[in-house]
Amino acid sequence: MTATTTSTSTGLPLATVRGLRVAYGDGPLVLDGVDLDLFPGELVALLGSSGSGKSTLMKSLTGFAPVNDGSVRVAGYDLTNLRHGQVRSLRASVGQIFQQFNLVGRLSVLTNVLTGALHDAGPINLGGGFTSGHRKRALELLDRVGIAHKAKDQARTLSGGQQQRVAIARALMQRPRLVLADEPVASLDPKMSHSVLELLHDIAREDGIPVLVSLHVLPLALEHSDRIVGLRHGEMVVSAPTAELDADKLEVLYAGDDEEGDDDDARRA
Ligand SMILES: Nc1ncnc2c1ncn2[C@@H]1O[C@H](COP(=O)(O)OP(=O)(O)OP(=O)(O)O)[C@@H](O)[C@H]1O
Repeated sequence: MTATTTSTSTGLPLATVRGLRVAYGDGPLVLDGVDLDLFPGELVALLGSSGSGKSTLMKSLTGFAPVNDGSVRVAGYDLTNLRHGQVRSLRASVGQIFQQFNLVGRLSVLTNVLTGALHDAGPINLGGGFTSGHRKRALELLDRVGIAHKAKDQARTLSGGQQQRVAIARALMQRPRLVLADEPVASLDPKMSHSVLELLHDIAREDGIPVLVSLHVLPLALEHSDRIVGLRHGEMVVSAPTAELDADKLEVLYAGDDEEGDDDDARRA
């Protein structure tokens, strides 16, 4: 099944995927002919049941997935034909946010944010080497995500929602041209989930960059995204502006997955 790609955005896409096929080693195809465009300023929710290929699609946008066929272009880079030295530049231009935050817990919040600038800070150690400009920007970003008052605290002392805000500030420190967030709210309570997604949506709009967010909870996707794309067994079977979708129309992504209904309840929560 092929989804029609429509978008609420205008202008050129920052990322373009065409006919992408991915298999790990000798295994089966986990992405089978995927097309995707990501436009500046939009938050796109990526849905699909467990194993449908969401993380693999995210990895393909940073060159971490084994591409069998098709093309992937991100911020002007052709990922199926990267020249020597381009991998580092590409990854520096993509901010990544993860379910488990991936902070260094014993380091301060400020230092964690500063690590986002490592790619342009030259040979340094974490105790020094960052410029006053780096520190000023890191503090501004902590202020933007609402936790400047925690700058000196050890990252591990913060709540989950606060830690995810640190991770977002760290990603912004890279001055990313694209942000990928792989299940960024899966470890957070509903209130925190809404506020983190609101923050990511604001970043997309204010910074004019695409933000791709994989999610498991349909109401969160419907409330916080501009567009929804959905994978089913490695094929993109949904791609439409969020305003044209509802939970029933998204059932095609999950039909027949869970006879017990537990996952179904969680998705609709
Ligand atoms: N490194 C790998 N080596 C082999 N197979 C892999 C690897 N990574 C993922 N897969 C397989 O690829 C398929 C898609 O996995 P992927 O993690 O992309 O799905 P997903 O939609 O992100 O799942 P989830 O929602 O559970 O995180 C699965 O069958 C998985 O087992």
